[in-house]
Amino acid sequence: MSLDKYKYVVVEGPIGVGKTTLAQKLAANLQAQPLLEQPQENPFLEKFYRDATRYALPTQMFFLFQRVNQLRDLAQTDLFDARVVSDFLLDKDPLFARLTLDDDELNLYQQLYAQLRPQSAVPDLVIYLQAQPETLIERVRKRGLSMESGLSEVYLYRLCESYSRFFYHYDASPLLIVNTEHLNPIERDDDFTLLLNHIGNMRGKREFFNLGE
Ligand SMILES: Nc1ncnc2c1ncn2[C@@H]1O[C@H](COP(=O)(O)OP(=O)(O)OP(=O)(O)O)[C@@H](O)[C@H]1O
Repeated sequence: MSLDKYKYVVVEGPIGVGKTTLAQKLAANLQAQPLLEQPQENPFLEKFYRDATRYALPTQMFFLFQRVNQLRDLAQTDLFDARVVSDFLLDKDPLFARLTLDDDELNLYQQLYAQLRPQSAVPDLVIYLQAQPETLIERVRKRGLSMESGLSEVYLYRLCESYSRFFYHYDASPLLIVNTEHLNPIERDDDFTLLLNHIGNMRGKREFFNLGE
């Protein structure tokens, strides 16, 4: 089993599913450079969770500029020499915009997105983490960030649905869909090893990894 061919790996999934913590652990294990979202730098996010209608547009704009800049940095990285593990795909940006913006705002956003979207590397592997909305709510509470205290359950439900739809059609990269309900690769090393083994043995373009109860 060799993970050498995976130079650019992305971990994706809805809010709180465990992207960042898994991306950090994978990066450490693969001696890769982590490329992580910086939601704490978005000054509109906390306000958005309290008043979505008013703050959706600046929240989306900030994230779009931030992610585009991060991917420009990635474009400078020589993936022959370095490896990168990231916790976002740029495609997630319009996925959120469609959920949070009204029609006129979305139109404006889409024009900007089309202009700004960089030509960036295609991941060698995308790991899509799934969990029930109830589980996400629990994990977000466990993380206990005060800025997320206004995050609504309805929003998390809608987000999970959007992610499922998005990845149902996704075929740009090999995709590993991981059910994290009973898998905790962060706290359980055996689970992490099972996940690494599965990645190393992947042959198809779309595979599922699911641990029973
Ligand atoms: N498989 C798991 N089982 C149980 N708890 C988990 C699992 N994965 C992550 N957690 C815990 O859930 C919380 C959220 O994880 P994390 O911050 O990595 O989520 P995230 O997907 O990056 O969220 P965001 O989209 O907001 O950045 C953390 O407290 C983390 O330790």
